[in-house]
Formats: sequence, C-alpha cells, structure tokens
Amino acid sequence: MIKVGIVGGTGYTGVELMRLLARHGGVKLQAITSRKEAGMPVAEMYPSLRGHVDIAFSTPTDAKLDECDVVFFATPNGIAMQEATTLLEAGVKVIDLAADFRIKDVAEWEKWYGMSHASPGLVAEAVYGLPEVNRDKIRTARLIANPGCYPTAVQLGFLPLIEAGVVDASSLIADSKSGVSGAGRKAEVHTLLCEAGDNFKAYGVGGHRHLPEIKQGLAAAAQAPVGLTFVPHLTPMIRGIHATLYAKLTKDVDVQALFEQRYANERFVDVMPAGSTPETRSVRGGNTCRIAVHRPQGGDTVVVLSVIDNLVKGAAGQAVQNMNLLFGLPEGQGLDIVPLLP
Ligand SMILES: NC(=O)C1=CN([C@@H]2O[C@H](COP(=O)(O)OP(=O)(O)OC[C@H]3O[C@@H](n4cnc5c(N)ncnc54)[C@H](OP(=O)(O)O)[C@@H]3O)[C@@H](O)[C@H]2O)C=CC1
Ligand SMILES: CC(=O)N[C@@H](CCC(=O)OP(=O)(O)O)C(=O)O
Repeated sequence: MIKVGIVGGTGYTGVELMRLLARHGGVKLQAITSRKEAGMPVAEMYPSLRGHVDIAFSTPTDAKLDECDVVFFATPNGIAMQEATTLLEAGVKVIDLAADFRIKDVAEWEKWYGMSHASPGLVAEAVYGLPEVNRDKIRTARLIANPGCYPTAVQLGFLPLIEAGVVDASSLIADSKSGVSGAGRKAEVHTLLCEAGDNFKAYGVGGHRHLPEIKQGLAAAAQAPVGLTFVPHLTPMIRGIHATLYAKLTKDVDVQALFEQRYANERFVDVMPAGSTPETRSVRGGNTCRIAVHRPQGGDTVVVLSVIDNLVKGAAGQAVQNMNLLFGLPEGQGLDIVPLLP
C-alpha cells in the first residue's frame, strides 16, 4: 500500500482527493492536514466520507508527512515550494496541485504570482503533470507540478492542431468558462450565491496567471513561441470547465481524424463524433476530458470544444493519474468513474 499524505485536506481539491483515494485500492491515507480543523475527524466535517475515511485532520507539523511515500499539496500557491525540499530529501514524492512548479521561467512565475520563489532550484527538476504529453517523464519523477484546470482543458484541446503544425499558432483564442468551485472553498464575496448565481462574467481579460502556463505548454508542442488570447469566465455552476478554442487552419486537413489519431490511446481523452457538442455535465465527477472538433461551414477556422471537471481532470483526478504513473500502478486505477447525470 502506498502511504499518502494530503496537505490542505479541508479544501475542495483536498476532499476530492479523499473521495478518489478512498476507492483506489492501492493506497493508505496516512495523514490529512488542516490548520483550522486539526483534531476533527475527516468524516465529521465531510459526512460523504463516513465509512471511507476514518482518520482526523492533523496540523501540518503533527502530520509526520516524511513517513509517507507521496504527499499531495492541495494548498494555495506558495506553500509547496516551502516544504518540498525537506520531503524530497526524506525520499517522499511530491505532487503539487498549486502552481509553484509549473512555470519553468522563475522570473516569469514571480511576476504572475506576485511572490518570490522559495525553491527556484527545484523548478527545473519538476515534471509538468500532463500525462498525455509527459507520461514517460512523470514515471521517473520525484516532483510533479500538477497542471491548472483551465490549462488542462485548453492544452488538450489545442495540442493535436499545434503538434501537427496545421494552424497559425500566433493567433490562438481560448474562450473558457469555469464553475465556481474553481475558486476554492475559502470565503470570498465574488463566489457568494447572490454574486455568482444567475450571473455570467468574464474576468482576467487583461491577463490571467494561467496564460503563461498554457503558452509554455503549447510553445513546447509548437517548438516556437505561440500567441494566445485567453479569456476566463465565471459561470453559475458548481463544477466544470468549458473551453471554446479557435484557430486558423494553415493546411486543409481532416481535423476529426487528426484528433481521433492523437488521442486513440488516451483513456482520459474522449474525442466525440463529428458534429457533437460536449456538455460539462457529461464529465462531472469523472476524469475525462471530452472534446469535439468543428470546421463551421467548412471554412478555415477550426473550433474545438473541450470540457473537464475542474476538480477531477483539472486537479485531483489528474493528480491521482500522476501518482499512479509515479508508482508504476495502472494509470487509471481509482479513476474508473462514470460521471454523475443529471
Ligand atoms: N479548485 C479547483 O478547481 C482547482 C484548484 N487548483 C489549485 O489547488 C490548490 C487547492 O485548491 P482548492 O482545494 O480549491 O483550495 P481551497 O481554498 O478550497 O483549500 C485550500 C486548503 O489549503 C489549506 N491551507 C491554506 N493555507 C495553508 C497553509 N499556509 N499551510 C497549509 N495548508 C494551508 C486549507 O486548510 P486550512 O486553512 O484548514 O489549513 C485548505 O484545506 C490551489 O493552489 C488551487 O489553485 C488547481 C486546479 C483546480
Ligand atoms: C473560477 C476560478 O476562480 N478559477 C480560478 C482558477 C482555478 C485554480 O485553481 O487555479 P490554479 O489551477 O492555478 O491552481 C481562477 O481563475 O483563479
């Protein structure tokens, strides 16, 4: 059994990790931290986990994380970078669900995240945990930078076109919408029901911190810099990301065949039949990224529709997928979930 620790167990990605790991079969939840709820049984705070998780939250200092085989950081940005070195030196693998190790250019990371990096020396070693791109590197890594939610949906949607070199990579557009759980469980005015319910708005139009992350991944695929306009929106749903992606074709290709070939062996990317429109509810609670590709009126604009559950393929599910790869387990273990409908 792999001994697992979770730092930040009271948040939405933390409780989602527990939901997935409780039915995984190959792990033992050894320690789950909370500063505010230390001492409280996990299942008392989250009755959905009654009968599945029988330990209590402990403080990060009491948690004996160095006795784990792997520690997930389901914490705000800036926490894992302070703790990772000690854990790695103790032989513990680290999966950071936050952004501390995602951007290879440390100065660029510091600019977007507004803080100094505490472990710049680890950034080069960290492997960006998008299995559909970096599977072999993930298998041998010690430190995983789990991708952001928007970056997962947007990169998986653009990658077949960029890798094949069939679009103008200087003028990509990603029009993306997220459910409110993407903002986490902390209390904030903009996520109150009366603010976010029955409402729809763009934010971060002038620049969102996921922009450099997406551009880094797409530039690696293009082997050249890319130009991207990325506009996120907050939608009045709890879970889900819907990314509508636009690119200009530079070659007349069968885009449906291109996507089907690229993802033929990818268990967690589903390319729908031509003409389909994926819905966020078709992936709710599951680890699948569901994609449809269109060429409206047969023109040279390709439109990709990409949906994920932000808490699963966009966070905790992808983190479990990465853990499975790190420990040589079947990649889909614990992730064979049929989404919840309606
Ligand atoms: N929500 C989403 O859809 C996605 C989130 N992410 C990223 O995952 C991370 C977690 O997100 P989410 O679960 O939504 O966040 P939440 O705000 O819901 O939870 C954050 C957790 O971190 C703990 N925490 C906060 N500060 C510290 C600290 N200084 N030291 C230790 N623990 C701390 C909190 O518990 P306590 O205060 O009790 O210690 C809480 O359990 C974030 O970095 C987020 O950006 C990534 C992709 C998608
Ligand atoms: C709806 C909402 O607020 N979403 C968050 C992004 C989700 C997230 O958790 O950011 P990381 O992936 O970088 O960790 C935001 O836009 O800030």
